[in-house]
Amino acid sequence: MADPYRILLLNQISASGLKCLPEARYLAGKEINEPDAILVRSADMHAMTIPTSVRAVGRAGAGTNNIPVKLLSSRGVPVFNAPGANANAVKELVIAGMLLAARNLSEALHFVAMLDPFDTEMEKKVEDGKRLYSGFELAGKTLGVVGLGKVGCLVADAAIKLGMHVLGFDPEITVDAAWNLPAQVKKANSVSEVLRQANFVTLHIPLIEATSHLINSDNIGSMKQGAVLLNFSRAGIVDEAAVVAALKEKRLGHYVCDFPSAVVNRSTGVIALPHLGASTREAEENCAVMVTNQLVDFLEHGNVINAVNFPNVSMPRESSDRIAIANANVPNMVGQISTALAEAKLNIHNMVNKSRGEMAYTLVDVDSTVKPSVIDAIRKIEGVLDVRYLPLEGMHG
Ligand SMILES: NC(=O)c1ccc[n+]([C@@H]2O[C@H](COP(=O)([O-])OP(=O)(O)OC[C@H]3O[C@@H](n4cnc5c(N)ncnc54)[C@H](O)[C@@H]3O)[C@@H](O)[C@H]2O)c1
Ligand SMILES: O=C(O)[C@H](O)COP(=O)(O)O
Repeated sequence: MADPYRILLLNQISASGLKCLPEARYLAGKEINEPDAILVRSADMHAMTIPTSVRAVGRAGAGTNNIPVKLLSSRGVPVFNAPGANANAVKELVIAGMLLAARNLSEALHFVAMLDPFDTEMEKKVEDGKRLYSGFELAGKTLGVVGLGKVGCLVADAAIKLGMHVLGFDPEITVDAAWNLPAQVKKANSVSEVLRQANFVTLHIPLIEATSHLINSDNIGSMKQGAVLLNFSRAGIVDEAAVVAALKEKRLGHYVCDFPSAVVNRSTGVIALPHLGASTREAEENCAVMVTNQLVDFLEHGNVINAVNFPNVSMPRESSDRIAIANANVPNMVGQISTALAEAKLNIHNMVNKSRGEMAYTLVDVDSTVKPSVIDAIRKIEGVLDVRYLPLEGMHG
């Protein structure tokens, strides 16, 4: 029997996801040497030396800024994530965040926690004190949503149902996302338009070079007086110093975020949660199951679904002998691969090749067993980043 696949776990992964790794074929744990794949949530992989044995990384969540995607791409290693699997959990926390800010709940809870429960005057103090925490309602207010992907669309929809006006900005919105948005969502043409018009602004975009400090001292001043900024995406998307300054000037009413830091903690008006967006039983299970199944399909069959750096490529298994090749997206790769197979007298049964940016990926099913020398010959072709032979046990007649 073949050796089991070795999966290194860098975070606690939901048990439902780990159940998708059949015990007979997989060994998963926190102390795995020479892993074939890594499963991770938010652990920072940038500083770690990733063993060359790693053929895939699975992120049980959405954001992949904790993973050195560029480095892994250069090795022909796909990075899978779980699009949408935790979006509902984030949506619900964003709604909670708007209510925390609008009704001054964080401050009000603090006020109550500070009361002496044995004080005979407590009731009077409550009735006298409550006016300090009087708030406003969400209905009729305008919510600006920056980023209309999996989370942003759900937030926009929920806000409409709460009676809010919604203004959305996403220069690269997908056709599917646009179809899923309620018709009442108005399109904004820039971040500044959203900042100028909204009472609440919520950010649902990845942290990449282009979005780093998207909200900064140059544009935060254009927000409405007393507006609420919500950041459940990543700390680095806002310039935290600019946010704290805007809170001090009362330009911003509240900053609600999922990312405590030395800059924002303890500043008046900051409501910081401990990165809880995806921390529900349902989201943790959804993410782990989705990404683990994708990882298994890749390791065993070479199929790629939901990798952030590879095209989606999957082909039904009709032959027992499959070769999976990750290569640079340059001319004549398929020609050279086909020649190597022809020279080895291997007949191609089925083949698919797709590209995405600088990366291309090829699956080839052949009609007979592939010798290691053929895999070596393909590996030596300039531009080939990784090649794997994936024989299907039990299909050889
Ligand atoms: N707090 C949490 O626990 C938690 C949970 C899930 C996701 N997140 C974060 O939220 C981000 C979004 O998650 P998602 O599942 O909606 O991702 P997604 O990929 O479905 O959506 C992201 C959207 O942002 C858009 N976008 C990119 N740059 C933009 C810009 N400059 N202006 C406007 N739109 C832009 C994209 O076109 C895309 O539609 C993730 O990348 C992650 O960092 C946090
Ligand atoms: O990008 C994500 O999916 C979230 O930030 C969740 O991160 P977590 O899996 O570490 O909770």
